[in-house]
Amino acid sequence: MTPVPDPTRFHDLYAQGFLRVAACTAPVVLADPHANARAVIEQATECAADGVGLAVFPELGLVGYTISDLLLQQSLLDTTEQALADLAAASASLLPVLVVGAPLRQGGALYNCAVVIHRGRILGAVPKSYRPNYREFYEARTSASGIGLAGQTIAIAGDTVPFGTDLLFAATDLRDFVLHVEICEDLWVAQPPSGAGALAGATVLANPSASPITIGRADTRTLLCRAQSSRCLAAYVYAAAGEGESTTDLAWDGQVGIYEAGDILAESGRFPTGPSRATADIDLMRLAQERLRMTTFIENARATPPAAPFRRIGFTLDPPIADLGLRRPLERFPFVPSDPARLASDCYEAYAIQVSGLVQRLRATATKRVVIGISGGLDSTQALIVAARAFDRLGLPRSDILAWTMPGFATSGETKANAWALMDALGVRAAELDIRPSAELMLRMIDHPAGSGAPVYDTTFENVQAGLRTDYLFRLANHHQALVLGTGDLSEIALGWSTYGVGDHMSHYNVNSGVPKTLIQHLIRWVAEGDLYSPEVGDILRRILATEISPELVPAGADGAVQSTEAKIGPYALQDFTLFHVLRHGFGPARIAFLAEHAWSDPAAGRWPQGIAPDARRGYDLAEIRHWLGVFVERYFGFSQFKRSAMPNGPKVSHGGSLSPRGDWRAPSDGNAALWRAELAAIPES
Ligand SMILES: Nc1ncnc2c1ncn2[C@@H]1O[C@H](COP(=O)(O)OP(=O)(O)OC[C@H]2O[C@@H]([n+]3cccc(C(=O)O)c3)[C@H](O)[C@@H]2O)[C@@H](O)[C@H]1O
Ligand SMILES: Nc1ncnc2c1ncn2[C@@H]1O[C@H](COP(=O)(O)OP(=O)(O)OP(=O)(O)O)[C@@H](O)[C@H]1O
Ligand SMILES: NC(=O)CC[C@H](N)C(=O)O
Repeated sequence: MTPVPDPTRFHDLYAQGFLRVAACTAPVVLADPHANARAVIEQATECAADGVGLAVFPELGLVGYTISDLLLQQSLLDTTEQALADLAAASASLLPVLVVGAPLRQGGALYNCAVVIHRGRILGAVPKSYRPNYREFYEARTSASGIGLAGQTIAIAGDTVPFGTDLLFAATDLRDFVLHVEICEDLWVAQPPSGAGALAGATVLANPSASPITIGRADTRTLLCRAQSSRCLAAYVYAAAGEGESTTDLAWDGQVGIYEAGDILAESGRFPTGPSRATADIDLMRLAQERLRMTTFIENARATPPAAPFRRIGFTLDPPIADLGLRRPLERFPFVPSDPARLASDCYEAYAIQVSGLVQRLRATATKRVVIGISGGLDSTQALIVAARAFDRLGLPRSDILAWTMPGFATSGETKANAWALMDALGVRAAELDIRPSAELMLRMIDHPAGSGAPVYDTTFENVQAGLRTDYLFRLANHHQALVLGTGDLSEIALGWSTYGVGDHMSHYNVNSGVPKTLIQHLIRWVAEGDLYSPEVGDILRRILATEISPELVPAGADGAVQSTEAKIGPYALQDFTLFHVLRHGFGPARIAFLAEHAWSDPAAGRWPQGIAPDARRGYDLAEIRHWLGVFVERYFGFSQFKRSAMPNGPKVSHGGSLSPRGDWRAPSDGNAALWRAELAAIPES
């Protein structure tokens, strides 16, 4: 099944390129394969009802990891095979691919294996490569290593199935679901077998484990799973043994977890009583996209060919066609973490990146002054507090930050007062330059009706003001040997919401170009709350945060309503959501609408970032999401690239990406939006 924007399957996570997986653990009955197989069937049945496509169980889970020499008992080994046959038969009507641990004989040796079973078939058995035989472990006494075993088969209860460390299990009907299996210690070595599996195309790495618990070991496991999923650009599904394992000398905590490209998707509670599992939806499309982008992944695959080519075992998953929801962490604001500690750390880094970008440019050019237009809005405020810190760091007086507030036809008393208060409180050199006379002259000279007082407030009327401000700033920069500091943020650059060339699009250096609008308010709040300047500056910053975002280019209407940016180009909350997923993941409109609906439709669900007032916590339904996605598609793909192709320098800030044509995003200035428009049209209304 290829994720396509099929309107009838829009709400179906499998059609959208996700795979629901479960990492399971259950009390084991030592040396009783039938009892343990029954416990697996019980969980597998629940998993199937939950839409799970892959369920991973612990190492040697059919017999218990801690049975030591009992592993070599003939009765145990024969019964294990029967239990596997029973398990395979019981799986016939179940959705998930099952990965279970069992000891198996082949070619005169015993192997600690992961057996992969699906819909009545044993698809294959993978032996453990690295058997720990140090400290508390004695595996070499009972089992042989699977290292180098390739191209072989194994007999299980009369059935002959592929056997070796050269196996990948690939769904024929779910794009990019390719499974590799390794066993516990295999993850602890410098080059885990799953590395080769991933380079050969596996996107999902399973690890049935039996890892005795000692203080701190759980953290090590999480570290290893996250790191392996990160360097393999894969999902890692880890399930450790728990209750029932022998406590003769050790204890067991049943840790299970699901990781994806370094992220923790789900972890269950440790030391559970009874069966327990973690379930999460793996984003196969994201993993495939990450690999496409990170071209060193495939280079690494070529540089390190596997000892033997991997065999691909095909199977048909036949996932349900249904709305199963979406079970994975999903930020409403991909640029603004909902975890307060993470947000604080992101703000620290973003601010430090902006400051260091400007410090280097001033140092390299031996420039001792900047000029900047201060509107009292968010962007110029942020640029000014970045400049102030950069000047402090360079030991330059803040009085050499030359700030102008430049009222135009729609400047409100409130924003102008905020602009003045901020400039004064920061101790920069503040001045006012009324652009209206020049603007009136220009409008008259170009025969614009507004030049003779007619209320024609079109784009030209707006751009005359934005253009004149920029013109003044550049000439002031010449006059004072200064740099013009840009203020336009990443979201405006994405949407082309600036006046080209002779306008706020241009500057000598733009400290905000890597910062999305949804993050800027948090950066300003972080500076205010952290008292990075004086309490007075903090109060002014809070006042600025409370003002509606408006370009203030068109006079307020008769009802006093100010020109609202978001009413025109869409809520920045949604546009930044789309921007992140387009830029970082290359997702199309159908995928983004699916994610946005899960992130945004219910304001009561999930966490909000700190600092967003309860009455501002609104939701968006699919129809609204579709509408604003349409605006994004037209402006981003269809219109604004010519502005980005000529944008000034400025530092990349977010891992989401930058839009510099020299940095992160290159695209033709004469492209079109047809492809995305067509996909958008296939998104259902609800
Ligand atoms: N692909 C392409 N290659 C080369 N040139 C291209 C082009 N597509 C259009 N153009 C030309 O570009 C011009 C249109 O671009 P441009 O002059 O920028 O004007 P435009 O993008 O039409 O308008 C600027 C908008 O940004 C808003 N704005 C301005 C300033 C600040 C803020 C803010 O809130 O921060 C918002 C303003 O309210 C206005 O609605 C046209 O003359 C068109 O012919
Ligand atoms: N009244 C003004 N006085 C001085 N500069 C201004 C004024 N209005 C706009 N500017 C300059 O033009 C930039 C773009 O202005 P605009 O208000 O249209 O959009 P913005 O991106 O929302 O910026 P801000 O949040 O700083 O207002 C501002 O950041 C500022 O540098
Ligand atoms: N069963 C195993 O392979 C366990 C080994 C692993 N090093 C651990 O401590 O968890």
